[in-house]
Amino acid sequence: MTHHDVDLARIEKAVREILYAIGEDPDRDGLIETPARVARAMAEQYSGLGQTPEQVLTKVFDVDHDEMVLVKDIEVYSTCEHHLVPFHGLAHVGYIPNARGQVTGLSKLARLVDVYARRPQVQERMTSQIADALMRVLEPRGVIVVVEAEHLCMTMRGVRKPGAKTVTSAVRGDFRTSDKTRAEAMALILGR
Ligand SMILES: Nc1nc2c(ncn2[C@@H]2O[C@H](COP(=O)(O)OP(=O)(O)OP(=O)(O)O)[C@@H](O)[C@H]2O)c(=O)[nH]1
Ligand SMILES: [Zn+2]
Repeated sequence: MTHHDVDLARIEKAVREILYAIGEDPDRDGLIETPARVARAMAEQYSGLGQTPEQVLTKVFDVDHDEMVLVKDIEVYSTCEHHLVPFHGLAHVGYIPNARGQVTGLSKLARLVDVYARRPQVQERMTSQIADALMRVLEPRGVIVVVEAEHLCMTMRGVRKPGAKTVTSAVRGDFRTSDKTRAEAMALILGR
């Protein structure tokens, strides 16, 4: 997987500044390596910025299956772009292959989620970006993406409502036009 050019030195410098600004001593023992660690962690946390869906949705097989494929309970960690704190939860990604029966590797759906999760995000945009990318690359008859997540900016700070879940969905193609198809997918997603 390609790593985009994160400016590690610049992050280190900024983190040192932040430590000063909160009244810490960035040169004390425990913090001396922190700016470099944070830079490496951020390179990973935001690695999706350097990736495209085409890079991860590589394996496309022709199989004799033109009904729903759903991968549910994909663990997702992202970062709220307003506070740069995590939101995390589950993503469910389903699609109906086109008439040629073109499907992708199951793991690629989880990789696709990460392409958009590993960026500064809002949950709504992440959800629709995953759906639109899948529609574009796989040209399926329809896509459904449901994300349920807890936002740390709502639990550890601010309004402080631990347990509050935000649920977002994006439906395209057959899932949008057919109530029955959408209901079938939702029953599979919610049936735990
Ligand atoms: N729609 C949406 N809002 C989000 C998401 N993540 C965080 N937020 C919200 O973004 C809003 C930012 O509100 P502001 O009033 O600008 O910031 P704030 O003063 O820190 O707000 P509080 O969180 O209410 O303390 C908050 O209501 C957050 O809950 C997201 O993924 N989608
Ligand atoms: Zn936030």
